[in-house]
Amino acid sequence: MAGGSARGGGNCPPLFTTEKPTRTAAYAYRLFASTVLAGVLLVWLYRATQLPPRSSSARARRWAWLGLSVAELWFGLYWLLTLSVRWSPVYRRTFPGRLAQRYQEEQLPMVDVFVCTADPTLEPPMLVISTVLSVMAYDYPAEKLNIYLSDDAGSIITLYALYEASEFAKYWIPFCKKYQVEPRSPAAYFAKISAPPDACDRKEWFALKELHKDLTDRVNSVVNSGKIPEVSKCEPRGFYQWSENTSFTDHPSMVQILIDGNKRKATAVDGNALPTLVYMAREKRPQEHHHFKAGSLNALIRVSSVISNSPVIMNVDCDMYSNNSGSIRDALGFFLDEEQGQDIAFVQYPQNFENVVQNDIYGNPINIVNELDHPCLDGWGGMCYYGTGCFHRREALGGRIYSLDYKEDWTRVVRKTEDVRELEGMAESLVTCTYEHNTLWGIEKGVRYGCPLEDVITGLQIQCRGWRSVYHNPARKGFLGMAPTSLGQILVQHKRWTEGFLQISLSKHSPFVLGHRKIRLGLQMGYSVCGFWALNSFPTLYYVTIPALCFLNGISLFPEVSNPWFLPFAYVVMATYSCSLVESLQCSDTVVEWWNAQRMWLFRRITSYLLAAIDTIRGILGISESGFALTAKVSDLQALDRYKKGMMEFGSFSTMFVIIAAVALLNLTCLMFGVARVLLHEESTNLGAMFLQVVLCALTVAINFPVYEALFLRKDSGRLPASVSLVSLCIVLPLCILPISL
Ligand SMILES: O=c1ccn([C@@H]2O[C@H](COP(=O)(O)OP(=O)(O)O[C@H]3O[C@H](CO)[C@@H](O)[C@H](O)[C@H]3O)[C@@H](O)[C@H]2O)c(=O)[nH]1
Ligand SMILES: [Mn+2]
Repeated sequence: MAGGSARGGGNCPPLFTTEKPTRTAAYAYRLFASTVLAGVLLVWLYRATQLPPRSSSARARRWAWLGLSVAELWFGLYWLLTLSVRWSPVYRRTFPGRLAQRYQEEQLPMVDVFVCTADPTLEPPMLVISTVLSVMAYDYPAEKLNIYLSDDAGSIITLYALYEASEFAKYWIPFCKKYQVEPRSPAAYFAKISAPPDACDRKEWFALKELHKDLTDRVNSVVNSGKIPEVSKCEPRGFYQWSENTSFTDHPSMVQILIDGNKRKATAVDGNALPTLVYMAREKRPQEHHHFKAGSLNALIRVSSVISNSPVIMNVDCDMYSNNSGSIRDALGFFLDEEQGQDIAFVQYPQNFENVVQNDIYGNPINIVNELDHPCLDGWGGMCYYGTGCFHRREALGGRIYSLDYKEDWTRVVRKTEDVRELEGMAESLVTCTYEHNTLWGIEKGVRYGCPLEDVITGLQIQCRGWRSVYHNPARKGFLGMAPTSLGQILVQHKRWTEGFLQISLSKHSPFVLGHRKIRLGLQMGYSVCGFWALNSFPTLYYVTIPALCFLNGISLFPEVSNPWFLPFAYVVMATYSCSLVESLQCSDTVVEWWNAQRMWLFRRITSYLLAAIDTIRGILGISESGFALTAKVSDLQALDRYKKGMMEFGSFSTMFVIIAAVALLNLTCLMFGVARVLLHEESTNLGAMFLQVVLCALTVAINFPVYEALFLRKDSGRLPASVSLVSLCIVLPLCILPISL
């Protein structure tokens, strides 16, 4: 590392620094990239100059060739885009010690934390309150901390669980602070640590563990029975507000201040203050669009504006607990730095997953993205907003345009009234269904509506208003979330993201249109790497089907090994794949993880990306509207067991699985019959003539091994169902039997 950012004048040291890789490393990478570029150009040249002539005998070959040329043109262009996320990474480091020296505790800004949940069945209340407790226990003055839970289901069970959490917090928070506990999600802590650490008082530790077990049992029994106990303790007014006919999709707005940090009686067992804790369910009516998570975040922004109105807002998904109690002070290092912090709108932490196992079959660890891609976006001045694990400046999120003369007032406090009931009523009136009608909410204010990637488009919009954002990836992970662990869920999740990205890229909010002259070219390209995920689908599907079919029919599409044109093909493939493997290993992935990630990359391209592209086109034509399919956070025990053993989870019929099975079967058939044909009817040297096609086909077969297993060998309920095999066979057989005329 070299070149920590310089700091002019003043004698106070910076609250954060920015480091870049050494120049040698940067130049070496650029040199390597230019050799690959030369290879890509030669491949293009070969396709353009060696096009088979127009003759009736080689019609099929000519068409297949043209298709490949388009695919290779796209891959080359896309690779150029991806250079932007390798070009100039920056790494940030903060100095919480300096922050503490410079700011007294009472000078620190107030912080609002938003947690979103949407469905008590898919997102179990215990999971939600563990996340809430983890953020309540931040190492930060409790009077300055306000936690808001948005419950889109308006479920009394979630409110009950939160009430229980508020009681448990009175013991948990003092315990965390006394013994510097990490992580501060009680569920994660007691799952990780089975015996009291030396520093802890044994009796106290066991008592707390017991208390947590009671809490879990109580909440889970309420979840199972669906009824909250009739205890007089449950005094919060909200419990009586529920009537028989409130439902997930039809309920009034409810705001409940469970702990009012302002009141001195709200104290923990050690007599210290507790953070404010608020439950919110915005009004929902079947006939009114609620805009999914974006809608609840905007509701939270408004509700918090009358209760605490903190200048800093942090938001997490309900399944992503805080794993580092120092994150708030860390993030403040960016905002409060007198010289470099003025224009920082948000500080995004990476997404890390707690539930993934070593050598995860779905390639879930996104180390490369976290350690290479994001630092590069940051290097261009604009890490994207991810929707979770992000600290925002309220003003920027609210729609303010950055200007040089803007000065933040970090110490402002706004509490409209001291009467809690009145405050709740005031807040409720801000989250009715009709409140946003004819306002700029969802357009210019708050989180944007109408896109399945509300977060990314919101972040881009903020950057286009002149703000900057930074990426912070400290050694102790800031947050740990849950990754889906079944293939279907992952593909559906990726479809939502891909669709969102493509919608952004094709709209007037694309980084090139909205960001024109507002953000740097590198950042525009960086956004487009994900922005154009979807467009990889058609060329990839083409690449894993047509060359295989042509091989089966003896049509050669690539230069022979002895042909000099073979070299650029071989070089581009070898160079890019070795580079990707080395990067993975550098980012502490294993070889198996890399290989699994390659498989997922193929699967996503031919399913999620393909369907996302099709749905986006349908959306543009006005045929369909995109939704938000919630990602499940619980999986059944058998499936979980299979996941741990590295078995892919299929199980049910889906179009996506049909495509995967069809591609796998097609390549297997073409490889077997193609090789047999050459060996039986021709000289085996002819295999050399089609070397690259054989390699492509064989690699596709090799990577699809889990699919064959799920088709033919497995007996468990996660295998590919017979219906999928049948439909895919019906697709593959005609393709393989029909002779393609030479
Ligand atoms: O109508 C809704 C739908 C979702 N959510 C919440 O949104 C969060 C994310 O939903 P999840 O089903 O977990 O989706 P993921 O695919 O895991 O979410 C990723 O992708 C989303 C964008 O597609 C981002 O908003 C998320 O932050 C990011 O983690 C959860 O806390 C939900 O409770 C709501 O509050 N209301
Ligand atoms: Mn999630």
